[in-house]
Amino acid sequence: MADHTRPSDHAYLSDHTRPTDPARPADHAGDRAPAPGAPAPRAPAVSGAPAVSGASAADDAFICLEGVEKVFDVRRRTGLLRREKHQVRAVDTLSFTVRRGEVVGYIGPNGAGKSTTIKMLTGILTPSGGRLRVAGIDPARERARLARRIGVVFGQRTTLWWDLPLVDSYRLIRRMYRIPDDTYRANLDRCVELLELADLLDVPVRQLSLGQRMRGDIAAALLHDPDVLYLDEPTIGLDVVSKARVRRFLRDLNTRRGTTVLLTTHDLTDIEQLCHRVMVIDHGRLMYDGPLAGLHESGASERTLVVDLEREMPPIDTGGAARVVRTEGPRQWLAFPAGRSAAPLVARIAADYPLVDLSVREPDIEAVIAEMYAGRPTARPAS
Ligand SMILES: Nc1ncnc2c1ncn2[C@@H]1O[C@H](COP(=O)(O)OP(=O)(O)OP(=O)(O)O)[C@@H](O)[C@H]1O
Repeated sequence: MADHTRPSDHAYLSDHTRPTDPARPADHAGDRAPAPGAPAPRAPAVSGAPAVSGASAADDAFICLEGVEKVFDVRRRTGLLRREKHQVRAVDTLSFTVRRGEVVGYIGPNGAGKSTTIKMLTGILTPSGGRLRVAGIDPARERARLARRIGVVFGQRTTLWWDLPLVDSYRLIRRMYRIPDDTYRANLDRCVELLELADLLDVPVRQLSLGQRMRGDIAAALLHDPDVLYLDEPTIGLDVVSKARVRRFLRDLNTRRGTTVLLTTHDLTDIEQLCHRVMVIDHGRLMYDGPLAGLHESGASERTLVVDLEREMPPIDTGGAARVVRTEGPRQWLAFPAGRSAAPLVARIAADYPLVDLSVREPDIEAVIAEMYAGRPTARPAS
C-alpha cells in the first residue's frame, strides 16, 4: 500500500492531539457488547476491563461510512513553467459498516483507495464529503479521543523508534497514551509471550529483522487495549513462518478479545485464513462486500470437474453445461460456473460415459480477484 504519511510519528496521535486523560473515554464501556454474528464474544481484557454482554445499536455499525469521498487536489506539470490543477477522486461515495468483533479484509488493486480509507478512519485525513464514524466518534474532529480506541499497524513503516531498544518504544507509547501500569504490564506480557518477543526487547529496532519488527509493531499497537485494529499489509515481506505466527496471533486476538480488525493486504492467504468477510474496492468504490466464498459464486469464476474415463475418448459432450478445457489420455478437465452444482453434470456424464473417477476443484481465489481487478463482471455489485 502506498505510504503517503509517516505513521512512525504516530501520525494519528500527533503532538497537539495526544490524549491527556489517563482514563478510558467515558463512552468506552457502553458499547462493549459482542456484535451479533461476531466470531466470538469479547473476553475480559487482559487489563481487567469487563466484557459487557447484550447487543446495542451502536454495535451494528461500529465502523460506519456513509457516502464518504476523498478528493485530492494535485498539480501536474504540463510544460516548462506550467502546472495544471487536477483532482484525484481517491474514495468515491463509499458506504459500509463493520460490526464490533468482525475481521474484515479490505482489498483492491494498487491505487484503489485502501490507504486513503484507513487514513480517514484514523483521522489522519479528513473526508471531502460524506459521514464517517468509528465507535461513534468522528475521526477528523476527535482524533485524540479516537486514538484511545484504535491501533494501527502499517506494514511498510514502523511506529517504533528506530534507534531505541524495543522495550523503550513501548515505554514511550505507555507515556504517550498514559496507559495505566497494570494495563501496560498485562498487555505487554501477553504480547511478549504470544508474539515471542522476550529475546528482542533489548534489541534496537533497527537491528530487528522485518518479521521481528512487524511483531514488535503489532504489540505496540495493542498496548493501550484498542477496540479496533487497522492492519495495513501486516505480512508484507515476511517469510512463511513469520506470516503464520502473525496470523495465529491475530486470530487469537479476535477470538479471545473480540477486537475488531480491518485488514488491508495483497496476500489473499491472509484473507482466507483470517477474514469472514471481504470488501473489494476499486477506483474508490466498493465492488464486492460479502463472504470470501461468495466471490466464487458470483458468476464469472469457474469450478473444474476432473473426470477419469475408462479409456481415451473425444471431448465429453455436456450439452453446454460445461466446456472441456484440457484432455490428457483418459482424463478430461471440464470448467463450469462456480455458482452451479456439479451434481447434474456428474449425473449426465455418468449416464453417457464409462466413468471411473472424478473430483471437483474450486476456483483459485487469486484468479477470481484478478478477474475482478481486470474489470470483468465477476462479483455482484455491493449494495
Ligand atoms: N496525498 C495524496 N495526494 C494526491 N493523491 C493521492 C494522495 N494519496 C493518495 N492519492 C491518490 O489516491 C488514489 C488512491 O490511493 P491509495 O493510496 O488510497 O490507494 P491504495 O489502494 O492504498 O493503493 P496501494 O495498494 O497501491 O497502496 C491513488 O490514485 C493515489 O495516487
